[in-house]
Amino acid sequence: MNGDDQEFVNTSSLMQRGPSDLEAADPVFDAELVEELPHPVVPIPLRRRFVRWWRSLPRVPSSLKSRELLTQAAKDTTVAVLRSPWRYLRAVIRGVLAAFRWWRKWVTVRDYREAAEEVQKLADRFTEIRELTLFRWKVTGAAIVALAMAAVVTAVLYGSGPLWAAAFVSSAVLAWLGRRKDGSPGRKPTLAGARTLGWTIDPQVLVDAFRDAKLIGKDETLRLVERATRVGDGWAVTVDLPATRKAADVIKHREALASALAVDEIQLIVERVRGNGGHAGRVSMWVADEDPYATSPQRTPLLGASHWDAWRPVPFGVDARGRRIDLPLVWTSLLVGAIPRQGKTFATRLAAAGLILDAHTRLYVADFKAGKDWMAAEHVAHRFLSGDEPSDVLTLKDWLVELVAEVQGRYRRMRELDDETCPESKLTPAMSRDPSLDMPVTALVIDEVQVPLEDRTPVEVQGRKMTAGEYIGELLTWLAKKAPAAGVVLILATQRPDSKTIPSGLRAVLGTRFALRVMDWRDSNIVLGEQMNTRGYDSSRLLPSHKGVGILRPDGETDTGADAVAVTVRTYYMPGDDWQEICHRGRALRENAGTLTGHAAGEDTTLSIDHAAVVKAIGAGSDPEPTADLPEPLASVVEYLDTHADDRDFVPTAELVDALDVEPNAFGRQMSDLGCSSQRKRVPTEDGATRQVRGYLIADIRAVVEEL
Ligand SMILES: Nc1ncnc2c1ncn2[C@@H]1O[C@H](COP(=O)(O)OP(=O)(O)OP(=O)(O)O)[C@@H](O)[C@H]1O
Repeated sequence: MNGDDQEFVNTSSLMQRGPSDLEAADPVFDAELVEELPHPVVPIPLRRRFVRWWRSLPRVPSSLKSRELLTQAAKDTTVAVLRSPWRYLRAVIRGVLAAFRWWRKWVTVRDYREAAEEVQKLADRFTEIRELTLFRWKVTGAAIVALAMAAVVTAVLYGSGPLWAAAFVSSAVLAWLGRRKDGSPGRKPTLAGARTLGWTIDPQVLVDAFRDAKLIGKDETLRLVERATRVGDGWAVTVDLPATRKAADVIKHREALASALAVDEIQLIVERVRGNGGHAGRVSMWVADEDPYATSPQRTPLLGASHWDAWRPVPFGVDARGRRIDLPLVWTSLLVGAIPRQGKTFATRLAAAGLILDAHTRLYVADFKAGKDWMAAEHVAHRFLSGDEPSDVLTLKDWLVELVAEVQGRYRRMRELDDETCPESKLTPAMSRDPSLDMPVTALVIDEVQVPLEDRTPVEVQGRKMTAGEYIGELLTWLAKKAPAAGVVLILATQRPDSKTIPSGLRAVLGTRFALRVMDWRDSNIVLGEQMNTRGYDSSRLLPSHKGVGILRPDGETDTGADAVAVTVRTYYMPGDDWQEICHRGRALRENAGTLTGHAAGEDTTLSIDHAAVVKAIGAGSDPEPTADLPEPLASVVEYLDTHADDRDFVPTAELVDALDVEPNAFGRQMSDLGCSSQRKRVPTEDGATRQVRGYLIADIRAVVEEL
C-alpha cells in the first residue's frame, strides 16, 4: 500500500466521524504486505528484435521472412528462369494461332455471313459477301507483298538488325496475345497421353488434379511447400490446401485424387503433416513409380538379430515408401483379420517372433488351424496346442482361466511392491525380467480364434449353463481389458472378422488392429474400427495378389514418421524355415537363461484352476439373462444389438428388419408401442459418402429396456 492510499483511509475515517470529534488516529491498513520483487529484465538481443520487427511487417512478402521460404523462392525463380524460353515459345505459338484464327474470321467475313444466315438472307447477300471476301483476300495479299518489300528494302539499306528487332517486337506482341489468362487453362488436348508424372514438372497439373477430384474449388489453388522431389522409387511433394480445406478430406478421397493423377490408388500415399512443421491443411503426398507391392517381399530383420527385447517394438513390415513399420506389443493386444490365404498366419507369426527372441517372455500358443504353421513354436511355448476339436477348445478355456487368475495375482502382488520397483499398477521392463517377481511378459497367441469362439460345447460355469464359445469370449474380453497392463499380451488372428464371431465387447478392447484383405468394407470396419472406411481405410480394396499387405491401425505410435490413424503395411516375409530358425534361437536363448518352462521343457502341464475366483472376477454366471423378460420384438432387437452393434450409436431399421426377418410396418408399430421411436440419421455408405436412413438410436433402445 502506498502513501496516497494511506491518505485516503485517513480522510475517509475523518468524514465518518464528523468534523467535531477530530482526533489524530493511526492509519488503518487493509491490505496484505507483499515483498515487491523487481521484475527480471531479460535483454532481447538487437538481432532478435530486428527479426521480430521484420517478420511483423505486413508488406514484406513471406518468402523474405524465413530462410526456408527464401530458399524455396530462389529455387522457384531458378526453375522459372530456366523454363522461361520454353514458355515464351509456347505463348508465341498460341499467339500465332490466335492471330491466324482472327484473320480467318475476318477474311471470310464470318460475322456478316452469320448475321445473314440468321435472318435467312444469305442467298440475297451472297454476291456482296463474296465480293467482300475477295477484297479482303486482296488486302491480305497486298499487305504480305508490302511487308516483304519493306523487309527487303530495310535489309538492303540498314542490314538485318532492324529485321531482328521487328521480329522480336512481333513475337512479344504474339506472346502477349497468346498469354494464359487466369481461369482459362486453354484448350486441353484430348489425346495428350497419360497425365502421370506431368505434375512433377508442372505444379499446375497438380492443382488441376485437386480441382478435378473436387478437393479444392475452381477458383482455389494450392501452395507448394516443397517442390516435387525424388524419394525412394517415387516422387514426393508437400502442399498447403486453401484455408478451410482439410487434409483429412484429401486422405478420405485419395482414390479420386489417384484417378485425377492417373495412378492406381495403391501407388498414392497421402498423409497429413502434423506437429510443428504441419497443420490441418498441409498434405504430404508420395506417388510410387509403379505398384510398390509388386516387387518381391523383404525378409524380416529379426533373422539378423541374435535376440530381441520384447519391450522394443517388433519389426513388422514396410510401408509403400519402404519405411520400416515397427509394432509395439507390450501393454497392448493385437487383432489380425483377413479372408483365407492373405498372410494372416504369417503376420501373426511376425509379431510372435519378436517375443520368441526374448528369453524372458512366456508364450501360450493355441493353433486352431491345426496345421504345420505353428509347430516350431512348440519348442519355446510354455503352453502349446494344435487342433480344432472340442477338447482343444476346453483346453484353451482352462488356459484362459489360468491366465485370468495369473493377472489377478500379478495385480495383487504389484500392490504390495514399493513405489520404486512398481511406480504404477503396470508391469515395467525391470519387473518383467526379475525372476523373483515371476511376472514375465506373457503372450497368448490364438490362430483362427473364431473356432473356439463359435464352439457350442455346453459348459457349466458356477451353475450357469453356457457354450464354451461364450465363456471363452467373456474370458478373452476380460483379459483384453485387464491383462495388457499386467504384461499379458493377446495376439488373435481370425479368418472370419464378422460381428457374429468376435463379440463386439472383445473387439472394442483390442488395441492394435491389422486388416489384410477382407470381403467388404463392413468386415474391414469390424477389424479396424467403426467408420474407418469413410476415413479412407478400407482393406477390402487391397488386391488379392498383394499377399501380406494390410492396413495397420496401431494402438500407440508406430515408427512411420507420419502421425497417421492407420498405415498400409506390407509385412516382412518369414517363410517356414526362417520361422523355425527363430524358434530354435528362442529355445537356445531360454535354455541359456534358464527360462524354458512348461510344454517346451517337457514339464507336467496340468493346470491349477480356481473356477469360482475367476467367475467372480469376470462376473460370468452372475448376470441374469438380460432379454428373458422383454417383450418381442424388443428382446430380439437387444439380442441382435449385443452381437452386432459394435461401437455404433445408431442402427438402421432396414438392418433390423433384415436380420430379424420381420414385416417392416408391423415391426415399426410394435417398436413405437414399446416406446422406441425411429428417426432419420445420416449413415456412411460403402463408397465413403453418407445416406439418410430411418433407424433407432441404440441409447434410446437401451433406455427403454432399462425402464421395462
Ligand atoms: N509378407 C508377405 N509377402 C509375400 N507373401 C506373403 C506374405 N505373407 C504371406 N504371404 C503368402 O501368403 C500365403 C498365405 O499366408 P498365410 O498362410 O499366412 O495365410 P492365412 O491368411 O493364414 O491363410 P488361412 O486363413 O488359410 O490360414 C503364404 O503362403 C505366403 O506365401
